[in-house]
Amino acid sequence: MNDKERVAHYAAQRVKDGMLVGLGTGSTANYFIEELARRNREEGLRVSVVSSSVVSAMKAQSLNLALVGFDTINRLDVYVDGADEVTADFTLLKGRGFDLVREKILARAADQFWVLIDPSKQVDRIGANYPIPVEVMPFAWQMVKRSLELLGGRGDLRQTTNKDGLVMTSYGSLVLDMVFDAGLDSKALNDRLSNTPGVIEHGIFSQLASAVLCVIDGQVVEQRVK
Ligand SMILES: O=C(CO)[C@H](O)[C@H](O)COP(=O)(O)O
Repeated sequence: MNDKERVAHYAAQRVKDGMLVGLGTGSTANYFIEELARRNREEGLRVSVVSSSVVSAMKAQSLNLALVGFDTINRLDVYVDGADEVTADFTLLKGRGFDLVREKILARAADQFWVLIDPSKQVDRIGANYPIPVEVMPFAWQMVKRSLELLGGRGDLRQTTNKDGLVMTSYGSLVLDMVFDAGLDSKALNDRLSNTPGVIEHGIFSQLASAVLCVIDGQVVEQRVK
């Protein structure tokens, strides 16, 4: 079992009967969905799930998890997802799967948000390893990009893996991947990105995690945030 699988299984064991569970997106989230589905099937765990992306929704449905519509709920018990970067103050960078707005809505609406990582995700500053994904209204992307350049950012629209098209979120928006100076801290960047008109959402998740679960030397170590 690899580290992602190990931490995902650990998290799935903590889900209780009857919970409404938010499903994240990515390889760690996929392991979690699979183990949750196994418990549902073999242990009669009666959970319902809501998904942060079309791809996770399809996976959940294919595994016979009871999927509820995003627009039919106003809260959930727990949201479980991976992250690309986590700092010592539990600020996260997310969004390689690019459905940022849905991920952040679920993280905020959940009573608890469990973040599943391995040590490679721990960083000194947000943006250390990845650009900041910024979900933008398609008609405004050029003006948003210029606003972000005036903040010191550099970057461009995210392309599909084959570089033959642009990535589009399930909400129909485009994604700018922006690199900012190391001097701009994540709190300042978070505020500035959130205050830029045309930005729908961005990948800095500040003060949203309730627990970070990290595999260290094969053991899951939990850090409770709130
Ligand atoms: O934020 C995300 C998707 O938008 C993912 O949680 C993040 O990219 C981590 O992915 P993985 O579990 O595959 O390492």
